[in-house]
Amino acid sequence: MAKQTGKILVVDDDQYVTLSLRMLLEQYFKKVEVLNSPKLIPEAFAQQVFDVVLLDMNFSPGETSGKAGIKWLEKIIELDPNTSVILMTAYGAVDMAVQAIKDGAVDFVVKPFQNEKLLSTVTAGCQLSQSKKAVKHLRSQKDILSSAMDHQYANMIGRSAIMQEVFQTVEKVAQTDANVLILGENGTGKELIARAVHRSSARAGEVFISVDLGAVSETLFESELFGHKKGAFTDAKEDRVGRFEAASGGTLFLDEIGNLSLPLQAKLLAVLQNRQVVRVGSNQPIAIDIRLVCATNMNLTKMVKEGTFRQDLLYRINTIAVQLPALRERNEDIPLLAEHFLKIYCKKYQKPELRVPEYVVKKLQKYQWPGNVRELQHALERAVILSDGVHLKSSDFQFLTDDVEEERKVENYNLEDLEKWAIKNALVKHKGNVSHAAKELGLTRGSMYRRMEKYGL
Ligand SMILES: Nc1ncnc2c1ncn2[C@@H]1O[C@H](COP(=O)(O)OP(=O)(O)OP(=O)(O)O)[C@@H](O)[C@H]1O
Repeated sequence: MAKQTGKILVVDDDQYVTLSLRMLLEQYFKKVEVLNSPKLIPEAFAQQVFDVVLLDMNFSPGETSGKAGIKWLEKIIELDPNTSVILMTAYGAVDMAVQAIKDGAVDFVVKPFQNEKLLSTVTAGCQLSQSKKAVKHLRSQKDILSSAMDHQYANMIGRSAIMQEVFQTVEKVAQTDANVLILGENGTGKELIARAVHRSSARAGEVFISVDLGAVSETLFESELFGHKKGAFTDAKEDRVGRFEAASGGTLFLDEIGNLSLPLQAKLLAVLQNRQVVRVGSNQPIAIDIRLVCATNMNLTKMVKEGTFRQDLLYRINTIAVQLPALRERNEDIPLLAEHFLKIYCKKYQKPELRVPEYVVKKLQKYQWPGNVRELQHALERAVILSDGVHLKSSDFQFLTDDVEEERKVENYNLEDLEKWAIKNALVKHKGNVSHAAKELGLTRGSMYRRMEKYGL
């Protein structure tokens, strides 16, 4: 018969009992440890996890009250509530054993043991402990997942050659388990690409866990990523699974990796090298099996040269690097993206008839989009909300010049109108920065302000 995976701890001050139980249990279970003093229990739990503890009820010669057993039962439950404690009682002490069950033991066995009964009780205890752990793990995964599901992720749009190349790379790397580093300015779709890698990989049926490292405080980093044990620090009210453990079997997405301080980079590197985490407050390593995808808008190579990012960490995370282009570098995709977002927001705000005229699309294509696709998405949403016609106008987009003004440029040579037009456009170009706009117009800040007041700008 194949041995069961359970880990068993036997605690009895009688060496004859521990020896005979070890010999019996080792035939059926992968790991059996014995202790002849209960005082060693906390130390044993600090080293490893046990599924079952077989605990004697009395530890002093002549003692029969069972008080020591109850005390240690409570201690074990405190150390690990998932462990099944089975008490060993002398014949005739069944009342005491019943009390112990009320206090949290899962069962009891009466000395001298009947091997069959003992083995089936220990097997049931193991199964109970393992299913408790599985439920807990699933619950933590579910909590993390449901917060991640709040976002709706649209399909990726991009007909440009440069995006087609990105999609091809994603398809290729997704088949492997290689670590992927996604580079690109804010809002270029890095998270969307990370999800695409996951969806096209063999891990697609497992979880995708995303962590914004820019939003994780220095103090909570370890607990958030590696988990903690109850009582590890003041706010640790119960055991907590970290993101690495929760992502096990699936993909872990670490966004804004360039924001990590050097000490935290060292901690992350150690976990990636050893492929195991240790929860805060524990010293039991837990093996992890994840596909790692990282992203940043920072220039990590430059940071390595400046000494603010570890070279060894960069090597580890960028087996494959995917560079996402800025939206202005692929403005042929803007009409498609604008259509895509228009459809979403027309539906959301119940304005099904809205259209984006060709001339507005052209202007959208000329704009620089410092916030990339996210900025385009927000611009479309705002325009749909503001619009009260059938066609979106340039004026529905705060950053675009009004169409009427554009025509005046060629048809109206009134100097005052031209001046107003120039000032307004310079302000738009410099995103409202008066000093920069004034410099471009060759005006002092004072005369710029006077003119802005004059034209009501
Ligand atoms: N190619 C695309 N097709 C459709 N939507 C896109 C595309 N790229 C980005 N988006 C949308 O733009 C928004 C920003 O994308 P995402 O969050 O993936 O960018 P990011 O690069 O991870 O941003 P940040 O650097 O700020 O974390 C999202 O709402 C996403 O759905």
